[in-house]
Amino acid sequence: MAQAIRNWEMDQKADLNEPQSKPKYISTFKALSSYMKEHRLTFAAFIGCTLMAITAELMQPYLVKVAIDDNLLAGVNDYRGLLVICGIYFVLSLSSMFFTYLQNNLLQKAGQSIVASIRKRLFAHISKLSMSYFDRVPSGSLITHVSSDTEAISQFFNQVILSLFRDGFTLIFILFLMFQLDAELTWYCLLLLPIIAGITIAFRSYMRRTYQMARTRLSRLVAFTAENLSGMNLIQVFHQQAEQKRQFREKNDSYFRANIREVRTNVLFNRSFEILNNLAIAFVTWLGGQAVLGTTLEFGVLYAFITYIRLFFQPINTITQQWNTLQSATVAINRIWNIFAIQPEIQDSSKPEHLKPSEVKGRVDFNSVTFGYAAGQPVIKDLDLHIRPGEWIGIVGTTGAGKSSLISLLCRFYDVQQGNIELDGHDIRSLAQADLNRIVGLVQQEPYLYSGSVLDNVRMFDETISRESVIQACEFIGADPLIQKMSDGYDTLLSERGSGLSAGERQLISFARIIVFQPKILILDEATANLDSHTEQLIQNALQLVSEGRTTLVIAHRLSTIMDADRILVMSKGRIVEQGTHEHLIERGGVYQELYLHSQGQKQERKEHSHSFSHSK
Ligand SMILES: Nc1ncnc2c1ncn2[C@@H]1O[C@H](COP(=O)(O)OP(=O)(O)OP(=O)(O)O)[C@@H](O)[C@H]1O
Repeated sequence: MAQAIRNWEMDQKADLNEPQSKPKYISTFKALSSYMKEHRLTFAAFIGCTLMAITAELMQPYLVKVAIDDNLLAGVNDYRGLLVICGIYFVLSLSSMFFTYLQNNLLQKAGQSIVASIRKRLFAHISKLSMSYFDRVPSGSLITHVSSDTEAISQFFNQVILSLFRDGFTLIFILFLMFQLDAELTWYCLLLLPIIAGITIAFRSYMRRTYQMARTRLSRLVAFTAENLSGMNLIQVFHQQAEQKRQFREKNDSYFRANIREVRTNVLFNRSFEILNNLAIAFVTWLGGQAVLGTTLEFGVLYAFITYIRLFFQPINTITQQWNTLQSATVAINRIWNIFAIQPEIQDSSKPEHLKPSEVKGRVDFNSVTFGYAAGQPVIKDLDLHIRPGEWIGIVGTTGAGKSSLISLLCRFYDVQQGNIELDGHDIRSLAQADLNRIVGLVQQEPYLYSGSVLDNVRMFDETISRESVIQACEFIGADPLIQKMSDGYDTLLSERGSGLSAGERQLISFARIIVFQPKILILDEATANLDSHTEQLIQNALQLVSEGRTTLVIAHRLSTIMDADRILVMSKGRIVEQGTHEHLIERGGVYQELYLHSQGQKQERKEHSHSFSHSK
């Protein structure tokens, strides 16, 4: 969690410092068009419904014009005709409602399914990327891409596309009807267009700046809050509450001011538009009114004109408001497509070799392997290591010696830069990754448990593995009694990362996974957490059981774990500096003996400490 928050903060800071690149609108539409093609029928139906809804809506003022000019003012006293017009008016408003409903539903359906498939593809693509990508890119920013960036695309459909079609068509229709009614009056009204454009352009850039300022200040406020929450213990220990409160107040006030400015600008823009609208109506009433008095214009036409002028401004206002949404959607799409463009560094060759896990013997050879995370900085240096099938290898060494890097190479999270790694004589780069993953099983220092039941965590959500096999595996390694004690046994739901379980319980569940999946090569990055002696014994027994018949590599932080190993490797600065059995290495009197004596000393100290503690009690 703390890591996630830190990553997220990094992203926020990066966002704040990142220069705002120019959105690429054309490539955005191109990117989406291939998805939109799949839904072309739905989009065609959406456009059809939009046209129907607009026609039904805009015909209403025209009907009133007909009622006024051809009926009320014509002195025909046609009650039946009036009733028919009212009936049609009612049917038109029902149709407008019906087609608007359909139009929204169709667009939502197409838009949401496009967003859902982009999200699905993005998640699948990210999960194929290599570990080096995850080293470079903080997980927080990936979470943002999967959640908020795809949400921005969703808004693109719900708001931008909807407005472009609905409001765009409405404007064209209104203009058409106005020209039909009175071309001269329409030309006079169009004189207002440059003023509308001027106001819109002036406000638009100002509104964008106020919007961005409010967003940036909100990001700062949220990042500051997250940082404080994750480091609350330090703040309290160092009595920094007052200073943090001051900083929070400052950021909060600054966000408040930016928000007020944004709201004010919005209100001012909308009101200016309204004033302009009223001005246009007054203008038309004055011009048209004179024409009506001079009997060159029918009264109904003036009525319809005034109604259309009122309707004319609203779509312009709505379209201009879509600018921000269009910009954020464009930026989001560019970001997502940039991820799609990244190719996994570790990929299967064009003709990968296939190895059946059941036929694997478990021989592993590191041949003159050199590897580094950054160019020119090797962390594994010209390393040779040959492991017999079924051999149990313990790996020890100081922090940063390269132990975890060595096993990351065997799992092919990264590729070696020099030399090669062979499994039963096959270079692991030539093997299908899916096969390698089935052959090499990894139990990490912090076994990762997912939100879900114990059962699903053991079988990794693979429904083809039966409940019975899971129970058998847990019984085999001695985890069954622990699981039975849980509230719902094997169906107990675990929260994210298995919080609520002890480190030992999490280890045992991950051992059960190994039994279920039966990898031929087992790698165990032993947890450093202090376990109580009972759990330690349980884990020790489980380890013995799972390692049986498998080539096993254990990175040990407590030497007691690997004292019985067939061979112990001592690593330092990316090289194996000593190797042999425990007895052999102790006799040799080198680094291992030092580590051993050190660990014995620590044990003794701990014993004495707990002894004196119990006496003092
Ligand atoms: N993902 C990574 N990106 C860059 N450098 C890394 C990465 N992982 C490890 N390193 C560096 O590589 C070196 C070897 O690290 P490694 O984790 O393999 O050591 P280790 O022996 O397993 O250490 P520890 O016992 O502390 O886990 C260290 O200097 C470390 O900082």
